[in-house]
Amino acid sequence: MTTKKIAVLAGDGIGPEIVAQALRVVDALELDVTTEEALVGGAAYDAYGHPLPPETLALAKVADAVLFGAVGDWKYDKLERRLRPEQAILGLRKELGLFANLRPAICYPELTAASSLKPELVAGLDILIIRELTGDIYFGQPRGRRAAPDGAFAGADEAFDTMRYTRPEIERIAHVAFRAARGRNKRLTSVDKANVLETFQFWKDVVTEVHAEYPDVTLDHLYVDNAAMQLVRAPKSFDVIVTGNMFGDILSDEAAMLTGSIGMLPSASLDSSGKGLYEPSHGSAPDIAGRDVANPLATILSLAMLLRYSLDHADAANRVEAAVREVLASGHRTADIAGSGERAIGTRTMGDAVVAALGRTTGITKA
Ligand SMILES: NC(=O)C1=CN([C@@H]2O[C@H](COP(=O)(O)OP(=O)(O)OC[C@H]3O[C@@H](n4cnc5c(N)ncnc54)[C@H](O)[C@@H]3O)[C@@H](O)[C@H]2O)C=CC1
Ligand SMILES: CC(C)CC(=O)C(=O)O
Ligand SMILES: [Mg+2]
Repeated sequence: MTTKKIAVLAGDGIGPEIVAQALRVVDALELDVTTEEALVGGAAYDAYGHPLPPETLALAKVADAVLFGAVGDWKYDKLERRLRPEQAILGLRKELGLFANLRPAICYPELTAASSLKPELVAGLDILIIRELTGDIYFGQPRGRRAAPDGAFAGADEAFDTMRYTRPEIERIAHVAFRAARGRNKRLTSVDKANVLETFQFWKDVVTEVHAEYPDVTLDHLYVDNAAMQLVRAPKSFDVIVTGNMFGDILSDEAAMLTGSIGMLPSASLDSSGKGLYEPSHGSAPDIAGRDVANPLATILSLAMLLRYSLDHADAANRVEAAVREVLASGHRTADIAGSGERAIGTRTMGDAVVAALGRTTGITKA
């Protein structure tokens, strides 16, 4: 077997702190895997004048998988858009063809009290949000600023973006979602805004057509406003959710709080061949950066997804997930998931706990 390479792009804010803990887990696993780091986001802009330098993109392309921290900081918000740190993650998704973003929202039993919902609403929660990641209004052209060409405010300054999806883009994400649902509880909810937006009437029509190939999966449709409400009313009514780029971005942050914290929500962004980029669902959290308080578990759980989906190391992935469950069961809590009266530990101490627990886990059974 050839040695696999992980490209490590830690990025900005808490990115380097949380990725450092995931790298300690990689070391502790003693796999036949190498890692290579590169700058991305604001850190790359500072060093090279671009958030996604060619060297970083080339490393991401040649590696078997990418482990990503987060990018962004308020100090870059005045840069022209193409130079802003966020363009790095958007560029990587587009350049690597990472159209399928899997965001599992699992409420670990020990964290039911950390959720902002009543424990009975989230106990046992295990839903999967599948977000289309390379289309929609985040990438649609044209976009820009101009003088409004018509309407009541003709001539006034305006800004505009374009929401669009092609049939193949919807079909391929629908297939990913139906296949995922087939491997779980066979229920898929497609979230749209078909009552208002042509793009999402088309989305709904195409998902309904693809459903014909998956008669064993139950499909229903929700408008995104209702979906946002149902997620906090009865989150366990969902199994798999599939939706567009922007709605998935918003709904997955909402779902994070069902699990206790945004610091618990991992993600995998996959192409059609199994190559992937793995990152926590959260951002660079500049408000807590450099203070050793960020929760590294979403990043460590993203590493587990990397091991499972891109490196074919299911046993190692199971070990990492079992170690995370063990540290939670033994009461380790960063500040974001610590209840009143519970002592909060730092980012690095949480990493210590996971590495120690790893020594006690096996990959034989999924805990
Ligand atoms: N994939 C990426 O690189 C992403 C980058 N961003 C960027 O991150 C920057 C900050 O964006 P925000 O909207 O504040 O979102 P954010 O997700 O960075 O932070 C939102 C809130 O959650 C907290 N938080 C986030 N991760 C945490 C963790 N691991 N442990 C404990 N608390 C955590 C933060 O302290 C903050 O209060 C912006 O520049 C934004 O564009 C945002 C989302 C994704
Ligand atoms: C730059 C943003 C689109 C990143 C984000 O919010 C996300 O991927 O969840
Ligand atoms: Mg987001």
